[in-house]
Formats: sequence, C-alpha cells, structure tokens
Amino acid sequence: MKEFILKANKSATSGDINIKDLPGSAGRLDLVCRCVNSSFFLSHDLRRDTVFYSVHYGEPNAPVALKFIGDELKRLSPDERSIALFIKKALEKDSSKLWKESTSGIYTAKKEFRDIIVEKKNENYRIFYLHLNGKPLEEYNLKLDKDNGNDEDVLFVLGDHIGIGEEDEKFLDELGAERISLSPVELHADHCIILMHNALDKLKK
Ligand SMILES: C[S@@+](CC[C@H](N)C(=O)[O-])C[C@H]1O[C@@H](n2cnc3c(N)ncnc32)[C@H](O)[C@@H]1O
Repeated sequence: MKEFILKANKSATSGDINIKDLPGSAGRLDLVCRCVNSSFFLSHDLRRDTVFYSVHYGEPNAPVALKFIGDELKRLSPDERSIALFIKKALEKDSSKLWKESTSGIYTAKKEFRDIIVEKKNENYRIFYLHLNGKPLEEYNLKLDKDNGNDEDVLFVLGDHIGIGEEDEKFLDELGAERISLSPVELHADHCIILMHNALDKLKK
C-alpha cells in the first residue's frame, strides 16, 4: 500500500466551513483538497492502491484526522469544491478514537498525526519524510518490492505551508524515518505527491 499523511496545521476541525474561503477562514483547506486530488486522480481513473490522511489542527476541535481510501472512493470529482464539500460533510460528524465512515471511502477519527505514523510503523510500513534537504530521490535506489514480488508498504509524511515543526521532525528521526528530497527547490505538498507517484509508477514499468 502507498500512503501519504499531511499535517494540516491550521485546517478546520468542524463542518462550519465557508466553501468560498478555503485558503482563509477554513485554514488552508485548499491545500488539503489539492493533496486529495494529487493522491488519487488519474485521467479517467483513480489510484485505488493509495490512502491519504490529513490531520487537522485548526479551530475549534483539534485534532481531527481524515482518511481517504482510494479503493472505496465514490462520486468524488477532482475539483477543489467537490472535494471540500465531502470534507465538510466528514467534519460535520462527531469523531471518536476509532475511524468512522462519513461517505464512501472517507473516514474521520480523533487521532493525532503521530498516532497514525506510529500505527503504520507497527504495521511494518517503511516511513519516509519528504523534505527539501533529504537524500535526493535518485540516490535512494528505491526498490519498493518485497521479496515475494508484492509492493512494500510505504508511508510518505508531508508538511503544509508551515511544515511539520521541530518536535515532529525529532519524533520522525527517532522513529527512523528516512528523509527523501524530490527537488533542490521547495515545492508544494500536493506537487510532491505527484512527483512521488510518478517515481513509483516508473519503478513498475
Ligand atoms: C511548502 S513546503 C513547506 C514549507 C515550510 N516552510 C517548511 O519549512 O517545511 C510543504 C511540504 O512539502 C514537502 N516538500 C517541499 N519541498 C520538497 C522537496 N524539495 N523535496 C521533498 N519534499 C518537499 C515537505 O514535506 C514540506 O513540509
């Protein structure tokens, strides 16, 4: 499984969202929507082998985690407004420690960013932190196949416009996360997802 997790430092944690003001009062929800687009949408298809998480730390109810499962998504279209409406619906529900489905393939839970990463580590996922100053992707010699020919389970960690912060960087270091740099210039998180997908797609050809 290929999974991405975004720390959305300012994104809304209730359904009280103005869809016309995603970058402002909704706390950069535009960025979350673009990451959903980049995670899943192909031309006339969806990436069914991908899962995307965003963990929101904005007002009024932080944290709230969202999980999108490619294999289960239905009726979602690639435009930001459509994605934002599904997110609004999910955030309108009360969240608890366990994942609860809002609409097909979209779940919410009251989970911290770190909780999800630890869960993945315990499930033997390989954890990568996408970072400007990481080891260049080309030097990684990525071989994401297990010996039995199945894909290795991988989680890619991303920050938003603010980043993930020093404490969470330290947490990732202690967890043994590997830092990958995708470019010598700083990119938007959604563009990093596209580049990462592209690199993995090429490994399969
Ligand atoms: C707009 S950048 C964040 C900028 C923020 N000021 C910071 O200090 O982290 C959004 C995220 O994209 C990822 N990113 C940006 N440029 C990257 C690069 N060249 N290689 C790998 N990941 C990158 C990182 O995960 C980063 O947190």
